[in-house]
Amino acid sequence: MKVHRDINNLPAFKNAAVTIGTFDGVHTGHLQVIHQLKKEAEINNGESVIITFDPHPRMVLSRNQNRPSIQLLTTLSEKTELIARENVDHLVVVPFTLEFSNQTAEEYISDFLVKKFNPTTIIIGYDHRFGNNRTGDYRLLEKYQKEFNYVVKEIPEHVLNHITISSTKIRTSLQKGDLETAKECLGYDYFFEGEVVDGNKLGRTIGYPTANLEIKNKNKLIPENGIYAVTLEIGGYTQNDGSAFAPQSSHKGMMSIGVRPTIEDNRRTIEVNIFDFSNDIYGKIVRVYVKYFLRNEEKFATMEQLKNQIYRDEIKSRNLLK
Ligand SMILES: Cc1cc2nc3c(=O)[nH]c(=O)nc-3n(C[C@H](O)[C@H](O)[C@H](O)COP(=O)(O)O)c2cc1C
Ligand SMILES: Nc1ncnc2c1ncn2[C@@H]1O[C@H](COP(=O)(O)OP(=O)(O)O)[C@@H](O)[C@H]1O
Repeated sequence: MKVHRDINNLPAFKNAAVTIGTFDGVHTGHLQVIHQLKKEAEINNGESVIITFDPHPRMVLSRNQNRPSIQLLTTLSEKTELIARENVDHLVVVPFTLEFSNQTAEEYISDFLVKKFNPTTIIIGYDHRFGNNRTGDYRLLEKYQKEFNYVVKEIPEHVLNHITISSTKIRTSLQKGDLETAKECLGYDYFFEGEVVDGNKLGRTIGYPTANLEIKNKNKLIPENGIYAVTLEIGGYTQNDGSAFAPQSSHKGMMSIGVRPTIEDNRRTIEVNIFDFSNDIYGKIVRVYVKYFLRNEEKFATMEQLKNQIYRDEIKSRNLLK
């Protein structure tokens, strides 16, 4: 898959089948659209093209500055990785700016879609809106089919409902530790990445060193506080803009997300104890696959009691991850 980030420097696409969307999470609902896109491209012996926006349009258009920042299931690089797995030919990442959003719907069709992609087929949700004040829709695209020599195809309501329901379901499931439902909708184990940073150096004193993870992307959704059994990969980014994670080794472990009431730290931390492992990995990137929710975090009277509980967590995790 080729990824394009400069929309003024795009190749000439061949008989392109094009679809437009945010594809947050690239979940099973999105895969239906991607499969339809690939089928259309095949029929016309052409290339499949996904157009997506970065940052998320809602981050640019949202007027209320006090609104909590949106929680996304995937960062751009994760989304890119997941779409690449589907063997789409091109992913075009359009920098979403106010200027871009202010194009009229007609300009969006003629200057953006037609001029830059020369599409054979455009696949679009029945309720998709574009252009300033959201005046462009499926009907308008239909109106210009002949003039610009493309065919527009609709993603029907039931498919889109499924996509919306899936996204919401995944978010709420992750926010209450229901990983089974999240996985069912996503089609994969939810994952996130963080850099290993310094903690309080207490972990090693109770026999459970924990790599403390700092999440760079503030919009990435982090699951509900609690203790989890996880698998993880240790690695790094191939580019220093935080894109393209490259794993170097895979491991099993357990994770604590929360405020650690026992040590009254109050900051929210994310930390993993890696099984059968003893290397120094400060500064490395860890990708955690969140597998099983074990329990809520608890306040223990002593560190000894906490240690005993973590031992029980380890036994349980090792069993679940077998
Ligand atoms: C599997 C696991 C379970 C944990 N459960 C709790 C808990 O229930 N309550 C709590 O206060 N801290 C819990 N912790 C966090 C520990 O308090 C923390 O790892 C320890 O204080 C070391 O912190 P440090 O890495 O900053 O040195 C847990 C950690 C792990 C790895
Ligand atoms: N099994 C392990 N799991 C997690 N981290 C480990 C492990 N073995 C060694 N380490 C290293 O030890 C560090 C964690 O030790 P810890 O005493 O908890 O210190 P900190 O409070 O800085 O996290 C990790 O960042 C990592 O570099």
